[in-house]
Amino acid sequence: MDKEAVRKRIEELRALLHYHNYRYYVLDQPEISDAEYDRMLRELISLEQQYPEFITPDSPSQRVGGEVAKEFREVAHLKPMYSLDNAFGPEDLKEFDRRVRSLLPGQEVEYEVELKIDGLAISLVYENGVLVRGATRGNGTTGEDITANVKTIKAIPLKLRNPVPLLEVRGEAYMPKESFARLNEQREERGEPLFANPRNAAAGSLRQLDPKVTAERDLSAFMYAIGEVQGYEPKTQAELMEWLLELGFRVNPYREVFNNIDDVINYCQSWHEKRFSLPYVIDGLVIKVNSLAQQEALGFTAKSPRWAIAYKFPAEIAET
Ligand SMILES: NC(=O)c1cnc(N)c2cc(Br)sc12
Repeated sequence: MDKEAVRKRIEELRALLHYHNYRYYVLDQPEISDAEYDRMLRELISLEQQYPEFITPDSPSQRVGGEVAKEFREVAHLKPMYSLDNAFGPEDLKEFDRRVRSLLPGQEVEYEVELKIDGLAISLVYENGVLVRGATRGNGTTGEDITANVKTIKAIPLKLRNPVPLLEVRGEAYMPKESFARLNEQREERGEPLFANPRNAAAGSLRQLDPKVTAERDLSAFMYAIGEVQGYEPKTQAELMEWLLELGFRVNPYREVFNNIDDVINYCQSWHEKRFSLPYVIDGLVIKVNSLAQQEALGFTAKSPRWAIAYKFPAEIAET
């Protein structure tokens, strides 16, 4: 193949590999076998080795970087990452609702309710649709640069399906329960210390200086909020989540909108038992005022949004 033909074939393989990665890791609906995917990836890598000048950071071949970092660089979030106040039962949720409605006199209020994933909060920055940075939450204002490590998470797109000029998106990286059990079995066999829970295992796996270790840890992610954004103005939280899905992000499917706090309470309580059947750990639910204009009007206290609250499950009765 001449150079131009190789360049075209590289572009074609990249588009195919991005698409099939999306089908498998984001939609969980693969269309081809792993063997076929791996064959295409091997062809891409060999063509890029012939012409390294064609390699781009968003190429599927660039998911697992080579070098081991010496330490993590500190980076500033484009917009601070918030933390949530907690509600420990129905009364706290009713108090939250009363406060929201007292600050929005005479207005209809809808709540969007999502699952609270028990992992490690991450923030991703995309420029013109290409992933350029990944960071931990840190103190909310600055975090650790873990770009090389987040690129190994297949549920995180290296390139968006329709690019916007600038997007900072937040979510939770987590380790599925089964991967956690397998990892601890391996560590037990090797006489290594076990991880206490999937959240610690995810945090330990993401804060690895060697991305090849992260790549082996079978991490996944759900995205659920945006920070800085240029080129899009969502009206509601529900619409924002649909938009993230269209861009190619993995978004948790359990999302409901209610127009009264009693339905929110019933929905939260319905998850006390259901959560144990999920393939990942959740430590509650997140209730957000659905209208982004109302979120804007409600604003933030020193550290938390007035327009959102985390409903925490009652402490699990320790298995006797
Ligand atoms: N769905 C959500 O908004 C969500 C899910 N899982 C989490 N661990 C968190 C944390 C914050 Br802060 S929001 C949120």
